[in-house]
Amino acid sequence: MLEKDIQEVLITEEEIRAKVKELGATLTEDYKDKYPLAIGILKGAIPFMGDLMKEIDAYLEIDFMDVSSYGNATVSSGEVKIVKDLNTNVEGRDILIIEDIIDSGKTLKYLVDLFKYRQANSIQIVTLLDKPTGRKVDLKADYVGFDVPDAFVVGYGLDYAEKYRNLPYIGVLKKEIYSF
Ligand SMILES: O=P(O)(O)OC[C@H]1O[C@H](OP(=O)(O)OP(=O)(O)O)[C@H](O)[C@@H]1O
Ligand code: HPA
Ligand SMILES: [Mg+2]
Repeated sequence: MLEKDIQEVLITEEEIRAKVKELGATLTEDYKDKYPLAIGILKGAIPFMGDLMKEIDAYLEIDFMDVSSYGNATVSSGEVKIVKDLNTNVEGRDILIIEDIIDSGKTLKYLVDLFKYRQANSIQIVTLLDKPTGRKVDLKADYVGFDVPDAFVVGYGLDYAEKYRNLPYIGVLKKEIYSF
């Protein structure tokens, strides 16, 4: 049903599964002597975080922050709004931010600055997708699953107007769905 709105599958379910295992193994090694706080950025990071955390064999805590800057648009409003803050004090903690995509970089720049201000000990970013052509601010992830081209992508947590998050793969939406 949802498939009829997809122009092209960019990353299959199997490719995502393999990449999540690979990232999990790397993070297991890198965090084996730490007790990180993994912070999922709602809502897009939900499927990735759910799968990735099971692949990290280290002590960790999880928390969530809900920020939003896209609303129903395909370009960032540039204004990052905190919808839900953390329940955990980040002071002195080693933080691993888990994201679905970095596009303009504004969401993560805002969060990195916020966690620095709150005196986190270290801040690292793992993102499933990176769209380097979208970048408006200087921001780099420490761990990246896949680079994606300059197109609006949906699925595996990523939405357009709150839909398509439940697609099990990453696809490019047909232009006629969002340009009217
Ligand atoms: O690099 P940027 O241009 O800031 O874009 C990336 C952010 O945009 C999306 O979130 P959105 O604000 O759409 O909220 P959502 O996760 O609830 O969809 C996505 O999940 C990232 O958090
Ligand atoms: O390409 C995208 N798709 C969905 N959400 C997004 N948020 C930033 N970029 C994107
Ligand atoms: Mg969104």
